[in-house]
Amino acid sequence: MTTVLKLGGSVITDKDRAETVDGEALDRAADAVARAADDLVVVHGGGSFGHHNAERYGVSTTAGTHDIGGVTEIHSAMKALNGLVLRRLHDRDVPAVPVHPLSAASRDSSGELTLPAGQVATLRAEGFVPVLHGDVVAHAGEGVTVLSGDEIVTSLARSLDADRVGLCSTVPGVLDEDGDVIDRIERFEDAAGALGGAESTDVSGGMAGKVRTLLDLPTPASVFGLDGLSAFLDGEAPGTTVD
Ligand SMILES: Nc1ncnc2c1ncn2[C@@H]1O[C@H](COP(=O)(O)OP(=O)(O)OP(=O)(O)O)[C@@H](O)[C@H]1O
Ligand SMILES: C=C(C)CCOP(=O)(O)O
Repeated sequence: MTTVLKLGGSVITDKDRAETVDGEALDRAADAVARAADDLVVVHGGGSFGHHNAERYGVSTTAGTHDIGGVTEIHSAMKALNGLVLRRLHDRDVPAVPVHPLSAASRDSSGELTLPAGQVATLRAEGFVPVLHGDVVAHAGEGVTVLSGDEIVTSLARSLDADRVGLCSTVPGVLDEDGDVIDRIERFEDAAGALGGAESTDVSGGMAGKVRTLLDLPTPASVFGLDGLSAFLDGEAPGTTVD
């Protein structure tokens, strides 16, 4: 049983303070991962790491940079957060191994991502827990662009033929217009009202982007908050199921 779990950057970091983890949240997430029975591949986002560096250099998922200072700064920030995540997992005897997407992934000139996953699959098969992170990646004609944790999750879910996909975010699920958790989303229209409408162009981030890309996956995915993480790792479907 392979599970791909994303720990949202906004969950594990303090979004109001640059390059600061939310220690309590990260401890709770690490505790839950340490108790998980399934084979796990973990991906984390940036939160207060990486995003402001990317903004400073004008780098997004589509607009790139050739500035070596920018490449280094964004990648280093994400590696720093990855190191802090690894440390909390190692403290709990989770055999977590870092996998840095910049060293392996690329986009072609149309933006299509290639993320080799042989090393991830082999590490997992050998009993390790690979831990990937949002990063910058080589992008034909652009230099490097941002690769979000969400894109990594959807790419790995396909290439590893994952059985389960979970996104742990700051919200208990995808919320409807009254702020209640939507149990199940089978079409974008099921949540369009609360996500800004079907014509929304936000495909790279935020909840609308997540729902759109999760709907394209062959595997059902769960979106839940930190309170739902243990239940998800126990095989339940907390929060919203996007199917
Ligand atoms: N209808 C909605 N239901 C739930 N959340 C929504 C909705 N519309 C917008 N959001 C926002 O989407 C956010 C989650 O997206 P975000 O990209 O911050 O997630 P993340 O994966 O936790 O973090 P990161 O992208 O930094 O890794 C929520 O905090 C919420 O503010
Ligand atoms: C380098 C960056 C900014 C990656 C961010 O990953 P995300 O938080 O999952 O969007």
